[in-house]
Amino acid sequence: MSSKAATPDLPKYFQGKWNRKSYHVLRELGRGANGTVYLVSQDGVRRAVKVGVEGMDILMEVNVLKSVQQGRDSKVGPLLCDVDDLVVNGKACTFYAMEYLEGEQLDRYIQQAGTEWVPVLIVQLLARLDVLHKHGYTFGDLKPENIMVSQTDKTVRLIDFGGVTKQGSAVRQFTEEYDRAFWHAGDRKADTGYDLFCAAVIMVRLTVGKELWKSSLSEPRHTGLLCDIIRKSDSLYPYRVPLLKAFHGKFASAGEMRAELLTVLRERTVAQPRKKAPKPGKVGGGISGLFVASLLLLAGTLYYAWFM
Ligand SMILES: Nc1ncnc2c1ncn2[C@@H]1O[C@H](COP(=O)(O)OP(=O)(O)OP(=O)(O)O)[C@@H](O)[C@H]1O
Repeated sequence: MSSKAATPDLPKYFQGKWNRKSYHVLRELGRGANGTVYLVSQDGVRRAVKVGVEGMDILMEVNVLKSVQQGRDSKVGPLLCDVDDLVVNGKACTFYAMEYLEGEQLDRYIQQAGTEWVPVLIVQLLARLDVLHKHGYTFGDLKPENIMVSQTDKTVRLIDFGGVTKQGSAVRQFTEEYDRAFWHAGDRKADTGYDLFCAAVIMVRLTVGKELWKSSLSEPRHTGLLCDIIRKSDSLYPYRVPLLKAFHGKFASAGEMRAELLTVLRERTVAQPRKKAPKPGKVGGGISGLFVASLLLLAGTLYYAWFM
């Protein structure tokens, strides 16, 4: 989406008007509807700074970030570090500095790590959404580009809170590909089901890959197309019940959808290694090896899904 009002480019060095913190601009990270994001250095620490000319839009993002980062909820998005004003080329701007999340966008991460990580990371994503929903917000513009997998601990974090909307209002920003209304599966009212619909479409899209995704779709969009993809995919078929429930708005919360996906994930993680039955004669060592491997795999997967 294009900027509502062009944000002027930040100078190489700048200082906040009220808090007087100094920033060294390293490079631009991206431009969006609400402003521009820069990678900066502040006292030698790398941060991301989002600056915009519409102070209210920036402050709305700040309020959401503040409310979701208390206590154990701190992993929803980047931690907020500073909020301030500055004047660039005579134009008043508002900015906030946040933790710089080093990592990969969800789609790029899956391309590298493999599609078996999709359900694990969607389960984590649903934990983040559950926190956001409990604070009365809908994320809105949920798409792989707005989901980061951090390099250090492989946790999922949301970025770009520009589309976050108070529940009950009309969604502020959306992307057609994941938008419930575009798929003729409901309206654009900000509610829990809106985000869960997006999450389910993301899961399908990431599992089947870009080419198959594009070739399977036709206009007008309807959820029957998604069901066809799921039916034909060995990786998605086991998750058909929670996915269909998400398409039809049958979950009361992200936590509920997460629990159902996790049940299937757990069953599959335990079941998969057993399929590779050892050859006769190697029974003893084979079984104990596979048993240990399946336990390790289960422990690893569930650790990421549950705790991260
Ligand atoms: N905290 C962060 N850490 C690392 N990279 C970030 C961070 N925040 C944003 N980015 C990067 O900056 C880019 C632009 O972010 P931004 O939040 O402005 O998205 P946008 O779609 O351009 O925003 P909007 O349309 O809501 O104004 C993102 O795609 C992401 O790569």
